[in-house]
Amino acid sequence: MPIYLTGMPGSGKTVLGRALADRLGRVFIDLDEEIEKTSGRSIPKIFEEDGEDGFRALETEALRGASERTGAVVSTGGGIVLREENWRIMDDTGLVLFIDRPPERIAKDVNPGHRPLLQGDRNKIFDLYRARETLYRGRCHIVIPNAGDAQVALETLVSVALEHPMRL
Ligand SMILES: Nc1ncnc2c1ncn2[C@@H]1O[C@H](COP(=O)(O)OP(=O)(O)OP(=O)(O)O)[C@@H](O)[C@H]1O
Ligand SMILES: O=C(O)C1=C[C@@H](O)[C@@H](O)[C@H](O)C1
Ligand SMILES: [Mg+2]
Repeated sequence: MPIYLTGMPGSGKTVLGRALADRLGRVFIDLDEEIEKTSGRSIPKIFEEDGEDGFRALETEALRGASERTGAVVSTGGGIVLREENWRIMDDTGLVLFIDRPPERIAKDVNPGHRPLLQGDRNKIFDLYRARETLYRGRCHIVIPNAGDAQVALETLVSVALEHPMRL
């Protein structure tokens, strides 16, 4: 069964997801990358041409595809938590882990220019966090703290994953 990593933009989903997949010998899927590959467009371009709703439809389609990849580690986009349908897919098919990195830490590192929802303003991270924290935290299966060393978060992920053996 897939492991889904959820969390804010810049919380470490891709970096940790790739490392977790390596450690477990599983396939790694980054949904944002899948969407860009399949559509042949960058995410900012999709937002520009199809609007956020258009992007969200492609995101659900990519999630559905990833949910069929047994044993994959799937890093989701930061907004996956916005659609009830996405929760249903993740809840029905896998283990949902919330990568919990404090917004203050994210705001320090993030490049707002590459993220349509931040509109060039890194402080929008705090608005997003306020709007989404309850969803991320309340609806995941397990919270993975990522407030300090990323290596520590990775070790937590590995042990949580091993406690929930994935069906092959
Ligand atoms: N605990 C940590 N300490 C220091 N840097 C970290 C930590 N966790 C993540 N990072 C760094 O934060 C940046 C964002 O990480 P990453 O790209 O994995 O986030 P993401 O959740 O995939 O974001 P998005 O998909 O929205 O771009 C990377 O440079 C990563 O190395
Ligand atoms: O937080 C969000 O809503 C987003 C996060 C990114 O991963 C991308 O999926 C896209 O930029 C939207
Ligand atoms: Mg990512």
